Amino acid sequence: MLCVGLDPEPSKFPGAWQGDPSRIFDFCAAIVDATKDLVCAFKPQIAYFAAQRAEDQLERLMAHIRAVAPQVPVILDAKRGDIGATAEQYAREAFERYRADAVTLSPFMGLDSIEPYMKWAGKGLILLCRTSNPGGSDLQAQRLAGADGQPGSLLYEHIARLAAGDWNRGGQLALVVGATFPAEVARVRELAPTLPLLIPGIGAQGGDAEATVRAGWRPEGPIVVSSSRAVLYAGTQGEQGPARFAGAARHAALTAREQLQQARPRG
Ligand SMILES: O=C(O)c1cc(=O)[nH]c(=O)n1[C@@H]1O[C@H](COP(=O)(O)O)[C@@H](O)[C@H]1O
Repeated sequence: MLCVGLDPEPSKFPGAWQGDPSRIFDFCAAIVDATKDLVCAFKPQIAYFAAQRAEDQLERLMAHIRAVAPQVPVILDAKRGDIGATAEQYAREAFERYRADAVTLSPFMGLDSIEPYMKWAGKGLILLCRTSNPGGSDLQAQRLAGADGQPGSLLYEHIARLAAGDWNRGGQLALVVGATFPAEVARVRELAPTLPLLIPGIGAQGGDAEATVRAGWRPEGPIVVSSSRAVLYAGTQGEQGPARFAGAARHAALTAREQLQQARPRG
């Protein structure tokens, strides 16, 4: 169930690598090598690479993951959302340039903004539904108008229904739901019993891993619980020496993985 998010911040790199954007690949590759047998996915966040003019290092990293962990799918976290013609280009970026297995998308612009990605058979499209940040409630928790003046669904519930129903033509859709909102994870699971859920927000954002698993995991409904900073920087500060950051990341990933596994209902 554990996904390690790759959000490289050079200012947090260990030892001599600190502040050096040319070490983004080296840092992320070391994390991948140290955790690849513990994870069900890796999730590089594109902004951390683009902001440092390090897209070439992201390409190398994607190739590295395919080489050393071909069984581990890679989710490109890009949260794209645009008109169809532009979405075609974003889809090429994700699936042709970076060869990602899945990409995160904002559903805010509607079905035609998602359709260009659906042409890429076998790729996963993960729609933001109930995001982990406090401001996610500003729009996602708004109630829509129902039929005959009755109150309708909350916006995130509507997104979950669409993704589990009419929109999921090729069976490619999944949903993002934050671990910081376990009750909403449970509600989304109710509305979308079999869709994979990408659940960020454990670790640095304080989400409750156990409550998340209880709310979201079903034998027929997989969850991918993602943690970035709490794993990446477990050993780059404090008493852990710089040379040991990858070992500390492995330890943090192991602990998170065990916590998730123990929370899974048995039988
Ligand atoms: O799509 C995401 O991955 C995402 C959705 C969401 O609702 N909240 C969220 O934090 N994320 C991403 O998940 C990662 C969380 O990082 P940590 O808080 O360090 O584990 C970041 O890369 C965020 O961009």
